[in-house]
Amino acid sequence: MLQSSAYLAAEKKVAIAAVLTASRLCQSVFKTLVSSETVLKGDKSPVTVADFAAQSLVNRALQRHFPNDAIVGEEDAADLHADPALRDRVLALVNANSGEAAVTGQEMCNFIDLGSSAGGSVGRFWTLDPIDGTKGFLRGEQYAVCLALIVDGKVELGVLGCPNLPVDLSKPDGERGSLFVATRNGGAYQRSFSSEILHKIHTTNADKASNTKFCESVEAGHSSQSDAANVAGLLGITQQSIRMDSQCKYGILSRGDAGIYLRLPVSDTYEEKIWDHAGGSLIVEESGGVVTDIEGMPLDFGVGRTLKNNKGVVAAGKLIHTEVMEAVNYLLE
Ligand SMILES: Nc1ncnc2c1ncn2[C@@H]1O[C@H](COP(=O)(O)O)[C@@H](OP(=O)(O)O)[C@H]1O
Ligand SMILES: [Mg+2]
Ligand SMILES: [Mg+2]
Ligand SMILES: [Mg+2]
Repeated sequence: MLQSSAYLAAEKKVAIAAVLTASRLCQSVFKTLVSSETVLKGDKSPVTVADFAAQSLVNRALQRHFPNDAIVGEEDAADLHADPALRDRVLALVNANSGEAAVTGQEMCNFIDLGSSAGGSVGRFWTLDPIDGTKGFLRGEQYAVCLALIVDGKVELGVLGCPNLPVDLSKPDGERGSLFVATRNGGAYQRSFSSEILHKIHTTNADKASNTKFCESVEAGHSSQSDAANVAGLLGITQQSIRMDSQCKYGILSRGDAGIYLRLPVSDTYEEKIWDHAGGSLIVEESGGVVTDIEGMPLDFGVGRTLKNNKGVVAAGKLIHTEVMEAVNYLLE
């Protein structure tokens, strides 16, 4: 059943505006970013002043418009409390880019820490990745500002802002800045950062995996590139994979630039984070694709901050997902 376009209309409008504001902040920070503005988190992954500032801006908008909604955000303000100079740099960014009344350092940290919800299977919450693909952001490559609304454990709205992603991948020197949006049963759409016109998007209609390309993470530590090469070989895929950071991969799958997204676990213990997959997985489903884990199970967004019931991700056009799963099962059993 197709949803009416009024479904989650207010949420969609606020989410798109917040993602665009945060995306533009990231674009402007990138030009002036210096190495002292990146810190390593406990798990040794990087976080920058832009990640904190973007989370503060988006959470502030969500709290203003939907004060009863919880937020599951990737970042927290602990590193900023420990480093006043870093906090002041983030504060300057927030106040220069919000287009709203200035906040104090404490208020900004409080906005960031609104993201501490535990998630779960009951009620409504947002999940935010202020910069997904921080490593791609630091390399000047792909990254995404990712926001999704989860209701009773199901993703109902997803928005991805992809500041460096060409609007048309076949024109890498053309306009950059792609935004993807979907609501459940409402279809998936793309627009550029510069125009509000939404274009409906579709995953590949190929019925043989060998007629498509697959995409995967740039980071071999996040997804096994050797296993993916073996899966592709078994499927008879000869075209080179597209290695791309962040949920931009879900975006290019949704508009048919790639036919398959493989995220094959490197470790037995890593739990994928809900903010790394919520928006993108809905956008792929609403553009006609199928998203499961490597065992063919749907992603379960109702069990907390991680996808602890799932391992890895296999996403593909509807007509080839089963074929891809057969190869994954055969090779990873
Ligand atoms: N060992 C691991 N396996 C899978 N994903 C991991 C990982 N370590 C970190 N990640 C996640 O991979 C995300 C980037 O996705 P990709 O590899 O597709 O570019 C990171 O998001 P952040 O950049 O928001 O921290 C991080 O959450
Ligand atoms: Mg991170
Ligand atoms: Mg992420
Ligand atoms: Mg992130």
